[in-house]
Amino acid sequence: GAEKRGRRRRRGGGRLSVSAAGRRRRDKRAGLGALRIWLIKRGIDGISCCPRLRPGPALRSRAQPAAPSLSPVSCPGRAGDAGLPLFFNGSGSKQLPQAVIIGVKKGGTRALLEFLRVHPDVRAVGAEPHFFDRNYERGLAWYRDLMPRTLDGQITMEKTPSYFVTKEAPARISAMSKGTKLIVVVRDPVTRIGIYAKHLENWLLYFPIGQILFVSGERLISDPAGELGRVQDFLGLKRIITDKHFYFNKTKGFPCLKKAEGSSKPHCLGKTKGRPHPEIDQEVVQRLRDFYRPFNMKFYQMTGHDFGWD
Ligand SMILES: Nc1ncnc2c1ncn2[C@@H]1O[C@H](COP(=O)(O)OS(=O)(=O)O)[C@@H](OP(=O)(O)O)[C@H]1O
Repeated sequence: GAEKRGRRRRRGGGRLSVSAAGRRRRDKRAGLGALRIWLIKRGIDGISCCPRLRPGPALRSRAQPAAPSLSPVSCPGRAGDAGLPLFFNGSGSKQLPQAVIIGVKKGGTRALLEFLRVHPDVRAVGAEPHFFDRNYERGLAWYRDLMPRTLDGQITMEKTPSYFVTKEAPARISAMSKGTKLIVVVRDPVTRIGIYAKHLENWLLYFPIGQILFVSGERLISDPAGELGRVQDFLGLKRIITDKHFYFNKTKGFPCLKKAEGSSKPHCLGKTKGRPHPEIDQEVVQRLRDFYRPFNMKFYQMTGHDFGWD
């Protein structure tokens, strides 16, 4: 590099010759300057109020080392609020989630999120952020920075199924926003083990029951469009995801999407979803049924919904 620079200097007769790339950079700066003058003349200092590249919160490097992201700079409210054209706002801004899939582990949470992402008004993080259980000390700015950009009217979502059994999660989510909508995918506890009523009590200390939607893990497999209809209503979304979006893949043994988000190809969940389950002795299954029955009854009573596990 140093040697090349020296050669360039020599060829330029002592003066630095301007490379094509350098010229392009200079022209771009000049262009931005002209744009700033144009905006200031019109009373809009848009450049100080629109997303731009800058180092994000200190912890970004530990969070998602993958792609560097744009973060909004001192914008009051959302993109578009300042009356700026959308192209100028870098296609929206990052928001804290308004809805979170909080559980349960192995309930079908990935399927639900993948299906919901088909909706044009839903934007979601792919990976599980684990903010309210493992990463809380990193702060809300770190959390928000993980979120995809959204435009007005779009909902930001994430799923981390371990939140449901995390003692601190209800208080923490409520501190972020009391209005956060919560979704729990539940599945026969004989299949995945767990006492839902016990954990739900913690959530009800912070959220009214009407702010929590319980999705049946079994129906999400037998009638995905039906369950997605309930979820869209709960989120206040237009019912866009319907039967037409699904097909039953015989090899996989599960419903799959005819077209995944941002693709025209059919999409089933990966190998870790829908694993073969071992045969369990019928006597053991019966004992598990008997053990869970009273807890299930309590859960049905609390939610006002009979999940038909008995
Ligand atoms: N459409 C579709 N395709 C594949 N799998 C489906 C689907 N719908 C629901 N399921 C069930 O989802 C179970 C995995 O649940 P989660 O995604 O919540 O698991 S995790 O806690 O995030 O690991 C997974 O559990 P296992 O069968 O035990 O693998 C599936 O039964």
